[in-house]
Amino acid sequence: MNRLIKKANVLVEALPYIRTFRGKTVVVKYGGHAMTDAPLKERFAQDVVLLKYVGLNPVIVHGGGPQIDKMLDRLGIEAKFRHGVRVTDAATMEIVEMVLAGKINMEITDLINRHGGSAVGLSGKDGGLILSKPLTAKAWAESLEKDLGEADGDFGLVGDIETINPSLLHKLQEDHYIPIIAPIGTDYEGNTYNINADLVAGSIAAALKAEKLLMLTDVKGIRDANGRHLSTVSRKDVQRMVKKGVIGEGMLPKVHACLDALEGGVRKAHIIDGRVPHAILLEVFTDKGIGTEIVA
Ligand SMILES: Nc1ncnc2c1ncn2[C@@H]1O[C@H](COP(=O)(O)OP(=O)(O)O)[C@@H](O)[C@H]1O
Ligand SMILES: CC(=O)N[C@@H](CCC(=O)OP(=O)(O)O)C(=O)O
Repeated sequence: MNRLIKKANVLVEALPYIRTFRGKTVVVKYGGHAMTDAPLKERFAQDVVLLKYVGLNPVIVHGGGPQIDKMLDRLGIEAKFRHGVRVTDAATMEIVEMVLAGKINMEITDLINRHGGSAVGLSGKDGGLILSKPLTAKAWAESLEKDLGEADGDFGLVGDIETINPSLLHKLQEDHYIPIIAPIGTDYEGNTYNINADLVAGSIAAALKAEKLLMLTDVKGIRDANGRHLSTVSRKDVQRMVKKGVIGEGMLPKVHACLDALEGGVRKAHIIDGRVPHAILLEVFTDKGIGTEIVA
């Protein structure tokens, strides 16, 4: 009996959050490192479907960096990175699009549908969702607020986001679909671009004026210089930690995408551990939440 009462209490704890967030948009960035084992993927899908069933509007933006690396390796193409960005030539772009839009996007769409949701897979090409231009080293340094030294060449077919046209997403949401977005962009000349998925998630969240942006990754959140977990981090903290080299690598675009999203009108941004089962539900529907909240 006690166990049953506990179960009821868990549901009741979620009630105020369900009431507050009904009809609101939650953008979830599902990182390549968080898509690890099959049971975790199932739990991710359950969480997304549950959000939808209780009246929220989840929108998923996925990554797939490790999966692209694996495919490049299989095909004997060397993966090259500069300042955390995949240098993308035409051959690499073909593989990036195949893996992100052709494979991962369809897997996530199928997974969510099998759990009772109505997911629709898209890339930034659909409905002119992501208009892009080439990312320059200067623009990348600016968006990370970091001195990257000499602007040593460009990144090839890596995209910077020019505009997000969210009209297709609004239509899908009106019809109760869950959009699943691959971080691929296009320009008016028909070029295809590879875009960092964190940046896409931040810009989509801002364009939708989302209630929340959740970045699922493979760490508990942000660590300080002593390896301690931080539950809240401000722009000033970020600037200080980036300068000291405490925040680096893949965490850099994540925190900046969160800060830009907050500036763009998103209410809350969190970096959470996608390795924790039901990380999304724990963040959205509990008093304590998990991970690191980024505040403007
Ligand atoms: N201060 C920090 N706190 C936590 N993680 C950090 C920090 N600085 C760098 N990182 C690194 O950032 C990584 C997350 O980025 P990334 O691997 O690109 O994730 P994803 O594939 O989910 O986008 C972590 O695994 C960690 O190694
Ligand atoms: C330009 C650039 O670096 N694009 C990324 C896109 C995928 C991504 O961002 O995946 P994660 O979120 O799993 O890291 C890449 O090619 O790996």
